[in-house]
Amino acid sequence: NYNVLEQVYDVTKFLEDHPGGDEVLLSATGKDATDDFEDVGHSSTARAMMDEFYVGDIDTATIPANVKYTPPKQPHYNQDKTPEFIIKLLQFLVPLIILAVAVGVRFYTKSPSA
Ligand code: HEM
Repeated sequence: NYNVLEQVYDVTKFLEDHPGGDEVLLSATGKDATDDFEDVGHSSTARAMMDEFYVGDIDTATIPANVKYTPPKQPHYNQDKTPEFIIKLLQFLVPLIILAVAVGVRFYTKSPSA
């Protein structure tokens, strides 16, 4: 029962010696790096080197299943959105009204002599 997905490798001591560089190694840690490793087309020499860093197998039966996350129900604080909407509208309209009144007052009180 050969399953690459279950082998664990510790590449800590290999980071500096890896011909592909340490960055790619680090980017492949803590996860299933099978595809990353295979995509490069590593040589059989590279495959043989892996033995050196082999730690052991993970018993996949002990990996907890992914629990589906259900967000907690949010209480509806403001179910009636109307007041909020009116306030927003007024915040926009009131300055305009003040401006319009000011312009109007200025217009109608303008002294004809000027
Ligand atoms: C224990 C695991 C690994 C070993 C022993 C290993 C070993 C090697 C070796 C010996 C080479 C030289 C080329 C060859 O012989 O194929 C190489 C190249 C390379 N490796 Fe790895 N590698 C490992 C894991 C990874 C992983 C996980 C990645 C990607 C995330 C990676 C990316 C690369 C790249 C990109 C090259 C190409 C370098 C080039 O052609 O310029 N390696 N590796």
